[in-house]
Amino acid sequence: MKKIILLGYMGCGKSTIANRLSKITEIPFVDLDKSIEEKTNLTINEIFEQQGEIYFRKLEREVLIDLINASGDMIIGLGGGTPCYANNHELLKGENIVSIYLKATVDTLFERLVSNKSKRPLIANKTDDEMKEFIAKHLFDRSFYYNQAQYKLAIDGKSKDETTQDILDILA
Ligand SMILES: Nc1ncnc2c1ncn2[C@@H]1O[C@H](COP(=O)(O)OP(=O)(O)O)[C@@H](O)[C@H]1O
Ligand SMILES: O=C(O)C1=C[C@@H](OP(=O)(O)O)[C@@H](O)[C@H](O)C1
Ligand SMILES: [Mg+2]
Repeated sequence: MKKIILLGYMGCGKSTIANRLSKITEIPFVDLDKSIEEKTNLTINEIFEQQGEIYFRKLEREVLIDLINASGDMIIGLGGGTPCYANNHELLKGENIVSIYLKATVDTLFERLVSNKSKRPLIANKTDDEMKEFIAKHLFDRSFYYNQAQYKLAIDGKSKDETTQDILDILA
């Protein structure tokens, strides 16, 4: 029951790459945010708006634990904040877990997020300038947790196919 876990900042490609990886390996993919949405019947935006971030972080940990303990192999795409709260990073050090940090620079993340922020409540209402500064500070704060991953993969300038292949090489 191997769990392949992708982590990293919003926009680094966890959901996109995990999905591709799943198609190639035929290992089922579960996106943590999607599981939370299904469990609550609310979107991530609605959870943040109606219940607040602390409630979201509680749910996020519960669902993460359920997925890690589920039977069978699985590729799990975390949310950007998942390893950074409630000691969740310790859960990623389990025996049957391969954790991979998709590491990107602020410029790459900004480029991807600038046109893709509406479903991400932490940045949805920021101007472009505010967002760049926010990403820089936030990424710095979170890097401690991201860097505890078993593997760190630099993804700047890589296509989706290249990043997917790099992960297949790690898993080989
Ligand atoms: N080379 C690339 N690798 C991964 N995603 C890319 C790449 N180029 C553009 N993108 C886009 O960046 C966005 C990444 O978003 P997503 O997969 O939701 O990231 P995350 O789940 O880490 O927040 C997607 O819209 C994806 O199509
Ligand atoms: O970085 C974060 O704290 C968050 C990242 C999001 O996931 P993605 O990284 O898939 O966008 C989602 O879990 C929520 O909006 C909070
Ligand atoms: Mg995602």
